[in-house]
Amino acid sequence: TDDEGCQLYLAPSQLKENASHGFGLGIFTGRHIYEGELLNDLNEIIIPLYDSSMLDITHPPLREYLWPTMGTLPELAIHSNDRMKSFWFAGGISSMAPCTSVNFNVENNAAGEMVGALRWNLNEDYGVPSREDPHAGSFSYRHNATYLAARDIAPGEELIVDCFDDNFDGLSLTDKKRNNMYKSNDVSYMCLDNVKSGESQVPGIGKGLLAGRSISKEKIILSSPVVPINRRDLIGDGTGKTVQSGINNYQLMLNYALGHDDSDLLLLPYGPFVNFINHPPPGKMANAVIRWHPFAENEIDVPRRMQFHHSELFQQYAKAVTETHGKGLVIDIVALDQINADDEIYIDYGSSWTKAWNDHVKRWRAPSGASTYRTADQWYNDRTLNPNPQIVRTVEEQKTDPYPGNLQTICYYDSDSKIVSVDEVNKIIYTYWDDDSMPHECMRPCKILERYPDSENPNEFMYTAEMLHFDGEEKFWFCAIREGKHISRDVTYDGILILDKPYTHDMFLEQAFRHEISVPEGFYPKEWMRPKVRRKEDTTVSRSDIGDEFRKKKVGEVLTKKQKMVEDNIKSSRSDL
Ligand SMILES: C[S@@+](CC[C@H](N)C(=O)[O-])C[C@H]1O[C@@H](n2cnc3c(N)ncnc32)[C@H](O)[C@@H]1O
Repeated sequence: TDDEGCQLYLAPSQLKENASHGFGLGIFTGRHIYEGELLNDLNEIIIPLYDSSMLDITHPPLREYLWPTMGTLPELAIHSNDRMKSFWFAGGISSMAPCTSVNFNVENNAAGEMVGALRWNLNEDYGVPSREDPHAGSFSYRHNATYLAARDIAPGEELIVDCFDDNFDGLSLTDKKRNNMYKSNDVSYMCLDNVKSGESQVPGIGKGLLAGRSISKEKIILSSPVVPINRRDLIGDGTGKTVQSGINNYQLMLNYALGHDDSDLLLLPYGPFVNFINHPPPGKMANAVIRWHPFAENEIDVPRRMQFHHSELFQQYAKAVTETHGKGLVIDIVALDQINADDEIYIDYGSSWTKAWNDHVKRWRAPSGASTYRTADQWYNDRTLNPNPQIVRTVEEQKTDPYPGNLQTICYYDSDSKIVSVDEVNKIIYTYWDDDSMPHECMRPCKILERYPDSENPNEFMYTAEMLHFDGEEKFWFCAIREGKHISRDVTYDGILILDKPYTHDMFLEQAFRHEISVPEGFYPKEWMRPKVRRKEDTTVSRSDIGDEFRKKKVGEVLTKKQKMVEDNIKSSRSDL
């Protein structure tokens, strides 16, 4: 019957049995999805992680949930030529669906049709806070990690995402595995139909989680697996070093993590919708609470890597937990009251968070120039500031009609561009810009020297641009270009972006709010607290070494074919496989 059914649910993935496919739960559809459908209801928040060295040094579980920034957050990708250190994370499909480049059924929409957006890369939300507002830079301005159905997807099928690289087929799908229909009486099946994301009912705080229908008290609203993170990994570059002086020393990702003042273990929820949940505004009470998902009796029937409640983690110390891959601890968001359709769902972020927020608001001083400051996206989409969005200004025009000082022009430019001629004396390399190899894999700052009508399409312009070198550009980087001046003709409008200069976006503001969401009292076991907080008698608890197969391996041991490709700087993709 209808109420037995579920349109979207989590269940133990049947594709992750094999070690190379990740761990734990998958996302399943209970309805028929048609080829080409934009899964817009599954929009997710794009959460950046920038200049993160820790990922090179250790192989923390978080790494398995990160994607490269090139197509999605180009303003991070052009920080330096070391863009392999910047990533984005999103809950839902981006984190939970296994990936393959052959048998996938959904594909990332980053470069696709952005609803209402003129340009795919410029798609921050409308109504992001002003730089004068204490909310500035405290949450992600991008909520559009969306996917398109690459083929018809039948009820009971698990979502499998396109890896982005050309020849990785990790999955050997067999038809008998494709039918995992929802079972309402089984706690390892978690229905996600109760909720939808939308504008928060609290002004200025971005998006929120709304009830899609009425939910009765004590009912599970939503379930989500969590990935453990060492707190240190979200500070500076993850090795304790400041990324750049004068910018925030805490990654924005911290605001999306769960934690406890006395613990260095953070938990980042990565299921669909869960990152949208806000704290109630003054005068309102939380109508939901975080709890651990109950253990399913029948879990013992599935392989350990597909289980989601490894109770031995509760007996390990925080550090061991942060190094533990693949044991998907699962949380539930449970209704504390009757909730009506369209009500916003709030959890109490805790007294430590509330104090930090109130102190932040009291202390808040907007940076200078805040009243007129616009991010690249805000500027681009404001017709009073940018009346001709289809035209890029040349350097000559910029002398009288400059772009705001925080913006720069960026060009896509692959190192194999077609060389037309070389002026050996003046060391100038002339090339034709290559439009055929979209999507381009490399980009760099550029100067727009000239604009002229496209001979084949007189309504559009083409550009001559000088491609600039990065400071200290690495010679053996796959986007490296040879020394000298590179002047490229016939660059199209799609080849040029106007982006925020490095470290200027609100997310880098030194005074932007940073604090993790505090878990309810008693939610973290004592073992997860810092040693001085643990009481003596508790430290004698003997910790089990069951689960050693999930322990962190040394870098090198864990390099799968997929990771190797990423390491090799080949057009990359999610690195968990
Ligand atoms: C997990 S995110 C919630 C989703 C967020 N609204 C978004 O659109 O991405 C947590 C952040 O949301 C903002 N936030 C949530 N509840 C808030 C509240 N009651 N007052 C102020 N800011 C809040 C803060 O910036 C906080 O760090």
